[in-house]
Amino acid sequence: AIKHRLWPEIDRITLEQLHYARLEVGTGSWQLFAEDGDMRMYRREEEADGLVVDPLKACHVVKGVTGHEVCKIFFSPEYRSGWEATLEDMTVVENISNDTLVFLQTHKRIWPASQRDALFWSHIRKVPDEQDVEAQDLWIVCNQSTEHPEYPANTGKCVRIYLTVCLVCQTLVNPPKENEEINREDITCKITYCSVVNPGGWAPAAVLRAVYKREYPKFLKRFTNFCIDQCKDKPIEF
Ligand SMILES: O=S(=O)(CCO)c1ccc(-c2ccc(C3CCCC3)c([C@H]3C[C@H]3c3ccccn3)c2)cc1
Repeated sequence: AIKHRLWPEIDRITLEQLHYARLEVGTGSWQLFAEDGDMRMYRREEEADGLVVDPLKACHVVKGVTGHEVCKIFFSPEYRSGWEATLEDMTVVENISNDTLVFLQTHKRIWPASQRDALFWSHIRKVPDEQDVEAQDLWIVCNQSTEHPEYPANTGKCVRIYLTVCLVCQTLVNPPKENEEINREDITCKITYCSVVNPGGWAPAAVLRAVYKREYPKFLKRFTNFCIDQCKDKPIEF
């Protein structure tokens, strides 16, 4: 199949983000800022030309769903309005392939910051876990801001944000008894969510950090609960 002009970038950034997600939080100066059950949220306080661009890393363990199911829900446009509470509008502006889409999203305005939009490619991929042959394969979704001639930044009401996001999921199976089939109580999904967001236009550091501190835990909790709900009555998809 012919590869899209973005393919080299998509491949490089997806693999870079996979490596970054798999680094233990022990390394580097991660600061735990939120905890909820099995969810741990870390951030590093970083600024780029006066703008808060705090990298975020969240680790979560969710029972009853597989990494493939979680990544598919995160990637697929049809589920997004069900879990992304801050979404005001979403368009798929380019259908690069069945595993790569380009989205234009506007997020609800969060006072006192002005409204934001994001234009990004999104790529889903299964990755063989060469480190742990026992475990199932890993699944990753990578979202990376991109340009598009028809959707120039900052021409309308929204300030364009620039994001690099990845969701990496590993499925763990608790082997059932002899010749019993695996059911949802036997599966667990280890989730790592990483994001670096440049808010685009200026927003007060204290305001942004307050938004992130409030919104990210809500977002991951809502997303994972949505996944459990979506999958519970369906056959397991490994
Ligand atoms: O993981 S994704 O790719 C999922 C696809 O939708 C993702 C996650 C987060 C954002 C994002 C980035 C920055 C903000 C800030 C910028 C200045 C003021 C708002 C907000 C606002 C809507 C708030 C928010 C923050 C964190 C999590 C969710 N909601 C959202 C965009 C995409």
